[in-house]
Amino acid sequence: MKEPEHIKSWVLPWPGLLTANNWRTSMSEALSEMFPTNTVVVGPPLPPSSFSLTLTMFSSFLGVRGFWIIDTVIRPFCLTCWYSLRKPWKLGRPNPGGQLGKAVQKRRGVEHGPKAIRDAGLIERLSNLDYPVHDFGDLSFQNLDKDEPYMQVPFPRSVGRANKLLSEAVGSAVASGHTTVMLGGDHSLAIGSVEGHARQCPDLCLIWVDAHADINTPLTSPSGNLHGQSVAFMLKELQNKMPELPGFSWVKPFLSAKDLVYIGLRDVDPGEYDILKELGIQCFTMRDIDRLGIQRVMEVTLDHLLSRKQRPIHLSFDIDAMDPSLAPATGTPVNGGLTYREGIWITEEIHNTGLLSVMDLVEVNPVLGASREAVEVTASLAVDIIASSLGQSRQGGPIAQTQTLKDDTEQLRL
Ligand SMILES: NC(=[NH2+])NCCC[C@H](N)C(=O)O
Repeated sequence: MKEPEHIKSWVLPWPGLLTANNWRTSMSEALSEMFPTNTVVVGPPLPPSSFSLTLTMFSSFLGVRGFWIIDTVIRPFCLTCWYSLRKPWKLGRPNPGGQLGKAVQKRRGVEHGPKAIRDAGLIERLSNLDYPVHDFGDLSFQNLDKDEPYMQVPFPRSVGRANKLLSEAVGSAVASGHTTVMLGGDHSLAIGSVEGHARQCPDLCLIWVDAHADINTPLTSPSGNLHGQSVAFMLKELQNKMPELPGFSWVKPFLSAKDLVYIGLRDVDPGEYDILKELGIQCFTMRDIDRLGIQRVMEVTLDHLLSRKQRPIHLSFDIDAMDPSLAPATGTPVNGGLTYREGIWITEEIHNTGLLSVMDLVEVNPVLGASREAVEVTASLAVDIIASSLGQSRQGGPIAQTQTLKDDTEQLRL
């Protein structure tokens, strides 16, 4: 949903901040005080209804922070209308979850991830964190009938189009001042999510927590799968290594290699290794985590990204970063992953910066769980990761700034 230009012009590219002193601003402030909406859950698929269009237009007339807030105001009266609108909006083929899972990977089922995560109690959990939570439902993705593979990349046009839709949804949510959570789906969705975020916050930095680097180009990819290539679409430094993939002409590289940090890597393809080395990207593999400890890894990560200036963080969290014993229901599990406590440490530290602006939680695949329990364990881990990123703490209250090793030792002595 594209935001009319004049709205963007008075919304600072920073979540939650407004500028300009006109009647529109005060109106929007009054409304957002009454109906503050800090967290948006965007998950494929969101109903592309004429209803939301009307809301967008109405909200732009009022000058509210995008249509999301006016949506909050109106929606309680329109709940049935909203949800009943959803049914006839199955676009294309009769699969309401969209078909991105099928399109991107040979192993299907990842399109059911958002439902599994919601069923595991995401919204309730976030509501307990003093966040007014707003679930915008699912985006409806459509598989194009004519979508021949490009080189060995399957369904490029469908995936490109789905990402464009997602980019617009995330961009709108961010422009409206919301902290946004994108539920996948597979990791190719990060292209749209990070791109939409970067349009609003061009100076963002990206923390990619994953077993895989997902930085193959279509030329280096051993599988052709786009979920293993997302980062390559983003990086300015790879611009001339990327062939023109049909469906992706709208993505212009927007991120510098220095603004990206990987955590949790343990399955890196040879072509990816070369790219990471050549571009000097800051990576913490599982080996580095073993060596340094997760606390030091996070210290260096945040220092690397934020020491020059404070800026919005995009966290792209692939559930396969976690050890498969904790997250078995995923498409490309790799042994030797993050422990529960390491995963939660990462998210707590990111939350502590106060700079988390958008997060993705991807690759929960309910179809690939060996049992119902396996699916539930994975989905509830995803809920824990999201909740912790958004402020759930293990000590029942705000966490004090992380102490340095020296302080820790001094405190121990006391
Ligand atoms: N998001 C993921 N699960 N990525 C897995 C990628 C696996 C492999 N490196 C590939 O490019 O095909």
